[in-house]
Amino acid sequence: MITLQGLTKRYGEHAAVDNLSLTISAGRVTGFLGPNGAGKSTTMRMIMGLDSPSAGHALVNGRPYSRLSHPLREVGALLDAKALHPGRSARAHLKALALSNGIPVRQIDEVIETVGLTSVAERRAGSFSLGMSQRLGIAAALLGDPGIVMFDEPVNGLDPDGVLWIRGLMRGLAAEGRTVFVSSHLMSEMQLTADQLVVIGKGKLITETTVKQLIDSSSMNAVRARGPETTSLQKLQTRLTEWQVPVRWESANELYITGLTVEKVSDLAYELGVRLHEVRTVEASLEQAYMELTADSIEYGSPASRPARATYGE
Ligand SMILES: Nc1ncnc2c1ncn2[C@@H]1O[C@H](COP(=O)(O)OP(=O)(O)OP(=O)(O)O)[C@@H](O)[C@H]1O
Repeated sequence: MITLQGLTKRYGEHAAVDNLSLTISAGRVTGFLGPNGAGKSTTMRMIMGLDSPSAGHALVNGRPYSRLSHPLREVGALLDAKALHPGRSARAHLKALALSNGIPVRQIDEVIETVGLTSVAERRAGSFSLGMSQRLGIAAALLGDPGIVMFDEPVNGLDPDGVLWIRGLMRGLAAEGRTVFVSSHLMSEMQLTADQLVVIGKGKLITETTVKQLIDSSSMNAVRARGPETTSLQKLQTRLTEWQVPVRWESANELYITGLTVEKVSDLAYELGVRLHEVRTVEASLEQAYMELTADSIEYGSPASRPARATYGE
């Protein structure tokens, strides 16, 4: 278990992490989300004792990292894949970590195999691609067979096979009862991998929720009504607008209606004589729900990321 209590990190006037209090529990994958600069890496670095908090605490199994007698046996982390001695082989890198943490060296072959680096174990780590370095970083995190693992953007640089593999690995670690805490910007991946989500923005907690709850809360969950005649669909839109039901045009032949059931929309269309070829529910993606939630917390946004909606006959 990881516990954060009023965790704060200031760089001068700027609070990179601002009074963060939460618990990351065992037996599930907790996704750590937030826009660029939100404070995810800084939080993870404080958990691993690499940065000291300006205020508050980050506790691993109830103790600060610096008080753990064999830290790698309690918590393993991939924070910066390139932070290793480039002249050492992958095996030598892991051996140095094992020896300094009282970890049996027999574990080395096991983790090298787990991450798929057996064929290059004697190669200099400095010659590794980003994806190979990520795999080596994950091997280092798993070396002490820890109950807690933390990965900062683990999918970075991995090929599709690697993405699939790490998804299975994280799910498997959680199923074994471990605490898995992972930051990512890839919402499609998080939707498949995470159970719980912690979302931060500008250093502050925005929400602690489940993937399902976050998706359910999105205004992008809708009923899609598709018909052959725009003018006819406009009748439906007019009535819904009178009822103050949020409705938007996705194209000239499609309306997305929020807050009504498929049955209600079908009945209304029938009543108004509106021809429809399709009425079905459309579930928001985690990406859409996340974008809505963090819209006010984006510090380094690009104007093109939010397309304007089409309107027909309003
Ligand atoms: N050593 C440092 N000195 C000054 N400011 C820092 C330092 N490290 C981080 N920051 C600032 O703290 C804030 C949080 O950075 P952090 O790297 O934790 O964000 P992040 O959520 O991991 O972002 P990203 O998704 O872009 O990796 C940023 O504004 C960053 O510029």
